[in-house]
Amino acid sequence: MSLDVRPVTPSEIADWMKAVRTGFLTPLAEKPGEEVVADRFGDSDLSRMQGVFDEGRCVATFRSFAQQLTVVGGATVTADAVTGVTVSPTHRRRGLLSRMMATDLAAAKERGEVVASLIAAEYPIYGRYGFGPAAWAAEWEISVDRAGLDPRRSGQPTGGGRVEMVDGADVRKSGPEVHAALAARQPGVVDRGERWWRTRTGVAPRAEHEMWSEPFYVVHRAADGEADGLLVYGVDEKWSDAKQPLNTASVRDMIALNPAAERALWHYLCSVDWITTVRSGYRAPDDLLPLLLPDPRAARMVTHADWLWLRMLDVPRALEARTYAVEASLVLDVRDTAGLAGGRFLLDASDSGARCTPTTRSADLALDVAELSTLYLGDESVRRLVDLGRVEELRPGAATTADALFRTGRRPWCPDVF
Ligand SMILES: CC(=O)SCCNC(=O)CCNC(=O)[C@H](O)C(C)(C)COP(=O)(O)OP(=O)(O)OC[C@H]1O[C@@H](n2cnc3c(N)ncnc32)[C@H](O)[C@@H]1OP(=O)(O)O
Repeated sequence: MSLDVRPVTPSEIADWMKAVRTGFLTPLAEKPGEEVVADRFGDSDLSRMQGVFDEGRCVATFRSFAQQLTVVGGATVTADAVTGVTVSPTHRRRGLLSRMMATDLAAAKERGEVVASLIAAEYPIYGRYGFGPAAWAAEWEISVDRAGLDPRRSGQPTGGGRVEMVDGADVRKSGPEVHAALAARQPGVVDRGERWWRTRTGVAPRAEHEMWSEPFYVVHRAADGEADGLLVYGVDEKWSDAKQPLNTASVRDMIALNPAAERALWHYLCSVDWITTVRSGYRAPDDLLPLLLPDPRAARMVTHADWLWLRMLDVPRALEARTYAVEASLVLDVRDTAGLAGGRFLLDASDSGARCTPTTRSADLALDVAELSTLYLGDESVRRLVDLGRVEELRPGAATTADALFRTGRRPWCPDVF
């Protein structure tokens, strides 16, 4: 059987989309129509959309696109964002993913992209390609009755701010600006294009089977009237037999640019009549949420898992793009069996910025590119990786220096799935 691994042509995109849905166990009866295909992929770079064809049938899919990723300090790097990875159950474990990944990463390296990024469906898939989990996510379920909030005050922000219910059109106007302000300060954030805002506010063309339920949209405005927080949530319809409302609010999007807006939006949501349970959506594991409640035990962590995975493609540019908490130097021996990003590098971090250059000096730490990618956004401890045998400490004290350099006071957070 000869398998054709290649970029898709425009006329194959609908088949490719159908194959993605089969791979993700949500099959489609029909191929998506022209309008949906055009809206979804009309401006996509088809050279980055791979398919595997078996006698004309699409049996595997892989796509990447250019993404801006915020790193520590607020700068962005261009990431090769990988998505839509599927291999049909009839063609699994024959190396198709490995072939598509190798093609994509080589092209990304050639284009000069700094890292590759993805949200992994399952933990064991991507480490072998040099990816490491760089930002984790947590979700809480809040039992509103237990939270201890004063229902007379919790929907009313202090400090002159106010909470406003708005509609999808308002969110399409003010959301991108609030998100851009978040992206300028929050490591782990990825950019959202115009289409992102349209689909999340219900106005993108949709195939017939695709359901949309209108959420509630809320913004927080600071005392000067500027929007500094955004909350989008859906609510189910659940009543007890005794006619008591037992509704759950599930957060679809929640961005706050400062702790006052964050407090106001969570307190607002926990004060809506009928809502007895709030699902927070995926937040950074050190999110303020539980501690914003008088009784933090009212917030039960229901998910804590790896979320954003990164794979460095250019170590010097990646390490120079971020800032460091202290002034120090470190020599890193980076192994990369794929031959894309390995080498020995001297990282020199000072107040005026970081320099990272190839060196022949003896190394302080030796590690695989996947471990360096895991450390990149400050979410993992070097000491922990040394204890696990995944980083080699070649000079005593080097792990402590590396932790002082890489770690951050707050954890990175990627609010989006892509
Ligand atoms: C960014 C995203 O889109 S995440 C979504 C990923 N997609 C899914 O999870 C959908 C369901 N799964 C699939 O479609 C496929 O199983 C895939 C895409 C995960 C793997 O595709 P395959 O073509 O089977 O992978 P391939 O044959 O190249 O495997 C390479 C190696 O990875 C291993 N591997 C692949 N998938 C998995 C997995 N889910 N768990 C553990 N190991 C795996 C293989 O065993 C193989 O190991 P080996 O080299 O030691 O023999």
